[in-house]
Amino acid sequence: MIGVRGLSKSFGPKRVLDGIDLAVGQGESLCVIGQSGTGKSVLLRCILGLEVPDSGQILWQGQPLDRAARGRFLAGFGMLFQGAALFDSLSVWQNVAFRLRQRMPDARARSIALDKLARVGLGPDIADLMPSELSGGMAKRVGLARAIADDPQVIFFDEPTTGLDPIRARAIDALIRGIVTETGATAITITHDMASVRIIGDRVAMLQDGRIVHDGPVAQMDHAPALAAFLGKMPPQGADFAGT
Ligand SMILES: Nc1ncnc2c1ncn2[C@@H]1O[C@H](COP(=O)(O)OP(=O)(O)OP(=O)(O)O)[C@@H](O)[C@H]1O
Repeated sequence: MIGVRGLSKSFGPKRVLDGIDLAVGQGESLCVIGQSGTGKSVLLRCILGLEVPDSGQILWQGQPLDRAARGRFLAGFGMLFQGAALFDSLSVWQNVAFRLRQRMPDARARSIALDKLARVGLGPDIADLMPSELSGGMAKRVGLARAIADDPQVIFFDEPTTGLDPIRARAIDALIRGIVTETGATAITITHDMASVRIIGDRVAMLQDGRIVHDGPVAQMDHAPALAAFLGKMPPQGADFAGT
């Protein structure tokens, strides 16, 4: 289980997170949605320890994530960054094997990287290409292979379909769902893409004005009033369509 309890974070006078409670069970896939600027990335950064919350706790395996446990937690998570965020100076296989190479010989790390590339639908022919030689969809797949290279227990997906056309986006969603199901990993996905939520998520939580205003099963989200704007049933709060 991973979660947060009473998490608050302000930047100057702006309270971005205002007492967030959220928990994701082992093997569960949670999608977090919310309008731009509502604090989804800040929430993720707090969980990863990249941002220090003003108050509240990160929970892992039922316990507050203290300094001693954070090392074990960080060793056991995978992350697909928005825009893939590959290392430009490393080849495809070296990107995928980035963590593995710190603790095993290159030949073994490369072999695992090729397996993970195959899992995301990429052949060995691209293993020695550089990131600049990849299309956006291929780069995203390489990022996904890197996220799963170490068989993580928890995987974070930050806007996994941003920048992809709908066909490639749905292919990435299906890959993520398949990987999460077959590995039993716990998944937290940040997205604006409700089509992704339907494929990837078991549960969807919505962040608004610093709080979780909805948290429920994806199977029931079509009937959730708080999600109406995201489902295209009404204009988003605060939207000004006149002349835009
Ligand atoms: N380091 C920082 N210093 C000051 N303000 C920040 C900082 N990081 C985030 N913010 C502010 O916190 C708010 C939430 O930002 P965040 O990036 O989490 O939004 P988001 O929901 O992820 O948006 P998007 O969907 O556009 O990525 C924004 O108003 C942002 O300007």
